[in-house]
Amino acid sequence: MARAFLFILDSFGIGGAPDAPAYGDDGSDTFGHIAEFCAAGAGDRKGLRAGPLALPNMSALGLIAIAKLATGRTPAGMPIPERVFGLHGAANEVSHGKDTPSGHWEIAGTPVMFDWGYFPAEGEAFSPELVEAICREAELPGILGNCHASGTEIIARLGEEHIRSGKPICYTSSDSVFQIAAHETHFGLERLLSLCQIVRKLVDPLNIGRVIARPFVGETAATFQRTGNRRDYSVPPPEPTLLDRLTDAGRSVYGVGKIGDIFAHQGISRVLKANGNMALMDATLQAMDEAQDGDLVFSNFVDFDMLFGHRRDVPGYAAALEAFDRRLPEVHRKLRPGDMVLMTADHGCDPTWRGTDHTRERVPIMAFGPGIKSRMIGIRNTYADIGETIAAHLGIPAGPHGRSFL
Ligand SMILES: O=P(O)(O)O[C@H]1O[C@H](CO)[C@@H](O)[C@H]1O
Ligand SMILES: [Mn+2]
Ligand SMILES: [Mn+2]
Repeated sequence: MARAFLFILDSFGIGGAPDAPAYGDDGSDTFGHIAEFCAAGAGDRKGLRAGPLALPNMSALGLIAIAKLATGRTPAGMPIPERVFGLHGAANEVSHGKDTPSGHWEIAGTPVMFDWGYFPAEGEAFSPELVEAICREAELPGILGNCHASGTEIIARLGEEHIRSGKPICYTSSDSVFQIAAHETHFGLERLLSLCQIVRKLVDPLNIGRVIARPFVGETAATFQRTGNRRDYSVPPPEPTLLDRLTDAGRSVYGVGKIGDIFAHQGISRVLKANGNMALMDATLQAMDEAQDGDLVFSNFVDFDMLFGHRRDVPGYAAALEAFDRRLPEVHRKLRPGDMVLMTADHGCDPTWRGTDHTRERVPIMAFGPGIKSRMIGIRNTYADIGETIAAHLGIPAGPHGRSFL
């Protein structure tokens, strides 16, 4: 039994999803394209990183073999390790959506088999009735945006008008999201969070997955910056997840980073928040010290997606992967007999792809620990196999979706 540590490298897809064409993502491959760009010198940035992608620890945990399995191609410029440790393979997503909650819930044993509501891609994203209800209930003079947008571009474009007018910036993406950007001091952080709660209720009938607060600071288009005070208001998962099953059995679930928000705080015993992948890793290591036998530490590393995937920043994504990889020996040193670490991802966000949205991809699975032998587990039909593997490892009854690969 011992403990389980589940790490989500947010958006670290490995390509090859059989249903990618249905999402307009045929050929997307987050890992493969980053490796290819780095090998060709297109992943260099002065003062940040240079050369082929170097992920020695994840490579030793099977990442190269996994990519070959998922796409038929070996990632460019990356040495094939002599030996591979741990369980390794890939998984397809069955959920209807390539968003963060769908991916995480399926990983936790609960695929999303219903269709989320989405806002239209053309014209105004939000109906006049919805906008009118928001303005009335939140006492606002109006809203700005009302379109599909990239969060950093839209605050650069509309941030100054927002400060002048007091109208929040409302936008969406190809995900089931209603996002609200507002200035932390001119508009007020607390006021933004209350506004999100009002909008959460108003979009419930539309089946919208998340309302997201996107606070920012700065005074001009050139200096606006989003802060770490982002908050996601998610609908609760449709069925009890692995997290509920564990807490119902008296175990502790540590949610590091966005995990609490993603599960609408259901089945979470302790929340550890931190800003940035390195601080999230520090919080994870702290939770590893505190976790008892039978507990789960569940961490989301959001920078890959938020700072680099959506921003289509290959050198940034590559550097973040390399920095994460360098910290894995610290994780290894925290392990006790019987522990298991499992690393995976929730969807892709190929930084070389068109647009700024997620990409439908397979995800890698790398599991290791003192008692875990080296074995290829193939391509799993659902991410739910990951949650069921953790359930089996922690000795709780199997759930209705997915099968353990232990
Ligand atoms: O462009 P930003 O604001 O980062 O938005 C991104 O973040 C949202 C939530 O993860 C996604 O749906 C995507 O649109
Ligand atoms: Mn995600
Ligand atoms: Mn994202």
